Amino acid sequence: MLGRHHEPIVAVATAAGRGAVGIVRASGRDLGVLVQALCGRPLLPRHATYLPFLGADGQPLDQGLALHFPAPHSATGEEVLELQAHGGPVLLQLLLARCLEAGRPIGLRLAEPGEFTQRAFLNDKLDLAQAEAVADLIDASTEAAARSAGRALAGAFSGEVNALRDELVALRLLVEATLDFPEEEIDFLQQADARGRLERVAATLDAVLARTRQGALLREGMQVVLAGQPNVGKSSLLNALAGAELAIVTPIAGTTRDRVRETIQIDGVPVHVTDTAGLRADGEAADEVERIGIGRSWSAIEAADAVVFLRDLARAGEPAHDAADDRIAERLAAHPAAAGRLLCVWNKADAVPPGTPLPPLPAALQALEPPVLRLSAATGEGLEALRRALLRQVGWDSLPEGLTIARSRHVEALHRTRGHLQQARALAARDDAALDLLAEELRLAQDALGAITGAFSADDLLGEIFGRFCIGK
Ligand SMILES: Nc1nc2c(c(=O)[nH]1)N(C=O)[C@@H](CNc1ccc(C(=O)N[C@@H](CCC(=O)O)C(=O)O)cc1)CN2
Ligand SMILES: Nc1nc2c(ncn2[C@@H]2O[C@H](COP(=O)(O)OP(=O)(O)OP(=O)(O)O)[C@@H](O)[C@H]2O)c(=O)[nH]1
Ligand SMILES: [Mg+2]
Repeated sequence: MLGRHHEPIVAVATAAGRGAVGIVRASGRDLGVLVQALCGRPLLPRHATYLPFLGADGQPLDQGLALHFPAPHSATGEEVLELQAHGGPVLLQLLLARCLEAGRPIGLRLAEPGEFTQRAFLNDKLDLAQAEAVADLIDASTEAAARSAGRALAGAFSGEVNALRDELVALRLLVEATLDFPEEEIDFLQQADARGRLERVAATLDAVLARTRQGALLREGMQVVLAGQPNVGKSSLLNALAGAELAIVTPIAGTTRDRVRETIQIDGVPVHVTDTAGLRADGEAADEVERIGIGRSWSAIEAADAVVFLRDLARAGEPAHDAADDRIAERLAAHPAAAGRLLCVWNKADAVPPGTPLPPLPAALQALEPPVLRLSAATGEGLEALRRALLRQVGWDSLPEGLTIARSRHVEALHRTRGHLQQARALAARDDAALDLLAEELRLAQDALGAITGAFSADDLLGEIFGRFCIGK
């Protein structure tokens, strides 16, 4: 495995298909044979040279720009050769094949997905969070995501993590030094304001954690489930939000049998909306298919970040209909995170006279004080307010400035760090503080943070991260 990281690699770096310019890029060592074979002469380091790229027969395959980066001053930290050719897919494959052939003496092989970026990481050109930002930048599907990944690539997120880590290291060294002089223990820690520093680093960590959660949301999106009894207009609402006829809508209760998912964007945030089969009590389902569909509705509801509890304003006041809503409300209210994620939405506002007051919340929901909205999936009235309310539900009134993209992996690592810091604070608060335990918690906190930037990272994590890149990146 280690050896593979030293083999020279080559790949087409540009996207598949036709383009104005296409790049073949090689990284490794002893690339002089390649330079000689393809360019016919040595190249001035880090200068763009316009010349013919030569085939095996010495005939030009293309006229392009060649760039030679001697190690370690390159994107990968290794020696790099770039052939910037015209962007024809067949031409690029010819150049690639010619490179592989000419590079046989040095063991040149085709790069695996993400291998160039992995080498940049292994050679300290990027840390792990920055390498992830490269992938996120390439995959960004909204402007907000692209800007935020650009900031993370420039090191904004890594800088925050490293600053926290430096402070943890300083504190740990202080505690460890104190351990060596037990008679001066208390004094030493007090003089250095160890407790105050611990509190401050914990507060900073909380702030970074909150922003990182938002950054992960920006990348991964929020899960919104549309739930309610049959025929209230869930599928109509999905279609209205998506601006497309995705789910079947009919006046027949029980139309939707299975989950239908669509991803929409609200202010650049991906929102994964799931339409579900209308909820009824087990005995009331028309058949086995509907019963299974309803089971799936409840699983989707369990896992959601936000649940839109949709109700039919035109039928409010019908005793059987209200009773069914009350039963659903009770079950929704029983979810441990119910308070933060429920939205009560009255649909079919167009079907009642304007100004009709909204009926009261079901008893089970009153204490939770969920936002209550009125809309019409048919006319689009109130849809914009629902979009705003969904963002507010996850803490966003509008997209925060200066956010850096993050992954749930980062959120989890910060969470682990927070756990160790809390242990450390509890230990430090006691007069008989067990300093060896305190030092150990600080070390664990430091390691958990290190996982973000890759200071501590297992091989399988690296494989997982880089394996998702495209070839040539
Ligand atoms: N043509 C081309 N464009 C590209 C890339 C590439 O590999 N080729 N990149 C591929 O990802 C990105 C740029 N990444 C790069 C990162 C470092 C260096 C580099 O030469 N680093 C040296 C010198 C730094 C300096 O002069 O300040 C170094 O780190 O020592 C070059 C490209 C995006 N654009
Ligand atoms: N007037 C009016 N009718 C609506 C509105 N939204 C939906 N409907 C109608 O209500 C009926 C049911 O709509 P659907 O979207 O299929 O309802 P659903 O909640 O998905 O129903 P199931 O899939 O059976 O659970 C259809 O006839 C829709 O045209 C609305 O805002 N106003
Ligand atoms: Mg439906």
